[in-house]
Amino acid sequence: MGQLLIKNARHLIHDNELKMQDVLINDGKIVEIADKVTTPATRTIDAHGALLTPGLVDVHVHFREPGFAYKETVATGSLAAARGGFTTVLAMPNLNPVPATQAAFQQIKANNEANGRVHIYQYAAISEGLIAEDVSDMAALAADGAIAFTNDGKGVQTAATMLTAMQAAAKVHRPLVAHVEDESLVNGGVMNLGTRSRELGLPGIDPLAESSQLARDLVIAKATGVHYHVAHISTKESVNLVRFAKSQGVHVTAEVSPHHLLLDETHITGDNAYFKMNPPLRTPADRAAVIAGLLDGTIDMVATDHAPHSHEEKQGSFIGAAFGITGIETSFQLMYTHFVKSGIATVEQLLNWMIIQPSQAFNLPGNRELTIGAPADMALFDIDHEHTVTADEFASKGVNTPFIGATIYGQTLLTVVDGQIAYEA
Ligand SMILES: NC(=O)N[C@@H](CC(=O)O)C(=O)O
Ligand SMILES: [Zn+2]
Ligand SMILES: [Zn+2]
Repeated sequence: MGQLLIKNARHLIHDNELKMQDVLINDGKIVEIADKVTTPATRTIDAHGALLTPGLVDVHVHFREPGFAYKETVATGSLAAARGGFTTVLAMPNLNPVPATQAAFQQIKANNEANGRVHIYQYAAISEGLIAEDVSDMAALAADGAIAFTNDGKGVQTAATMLTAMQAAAKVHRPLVAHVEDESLVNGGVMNLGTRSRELGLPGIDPLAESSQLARDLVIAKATGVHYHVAHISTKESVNLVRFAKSQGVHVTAEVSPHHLLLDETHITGDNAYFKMNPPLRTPADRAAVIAGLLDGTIDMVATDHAPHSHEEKQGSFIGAAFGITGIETSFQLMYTHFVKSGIATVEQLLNWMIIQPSQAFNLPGNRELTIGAPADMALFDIDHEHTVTADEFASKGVNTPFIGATIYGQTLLTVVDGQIAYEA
């Protein structure tokens, strides 16, 4: 007897070959995979040839609780994750209170566990308020379960703080994740400094704000031996720096967001804050560089930087609006449509970017392949039918995405976490 039987699902076996089979789940685990499973189950779902994969992993989400529950909660964010096909996410620490102390961290972790419907791992902050020069007690926070350390939302402004942070993170064998942004080069900018910012008459962020701080960090990372992970990489210079650092044996990994792969500043239709995020959409040459970097392995993985905000915070002009766009409910679908369906990449590569690399880099438990005995974390995607994204379909509280109206394939039909249905279309 099984709990859940998924019949006629296509899944990746090897060399990008899909095979139609039945998958039986019991007691939270995959117990049978065969051309025809005859064991009875409490619930049977016919996948009609949809794509079954291990659950997706997103190492960069903002779930906003505590402090900003009006933007998103752990309940809505994790339902949005499940609706995107994600079964594991890593949650950012730009919360109130900031998890730079054990008390704050433990409170946030307990809330994630109580209200999350997917596996949520929590980042702890590098420093108090994401801005202090003194580094948090990483040993204590790691012992409490911090998956890694970051001040995402803010760049670490001094080399001294970054050096201390990297030494401490290396000592407890946790990655140090960097939002690279030198504030002395931001100049009050709201989008990328260049052609489009001049056309729109909006203040621009110098792209050197990202790459110059990244260059500093890579040198310090090499000296300390820390695992250094670059969040939302977005410029050509940054890709070149990571490529060079890897060739020098620096322990560095990098993530890129779907929006930096699919959009650039020429797509910004006007002074519309739905295109406002940090880092900003860059030039077509930068976009080509992040695509090339992902395809050649310089960039290891795709992460959404799911950043929900309220309607009021994203209305009107770039000036004054909040930075950030939602992404967890469209990430796989956009990547499938524009990379796999279009023929640039294979399903195998996509699953590598969205499951295997993130799991390996952050040393996450769970299944990276559909195999017997593996925990039943998985997702089923309809890759055969077209769908148009609408603002009213999201599980997230945030609808702040420039991809409303986009035509995509790969809508999630079903997401299973530890053998339980976390989302069903
Ligand atoms: N990416 C964004 O534009 N915003 C993020 C912060 C961040 O990821 O830096 C947010 O928390 O809203
Ligand atoms: Zn960031
Ligand atoms: Zn972020």
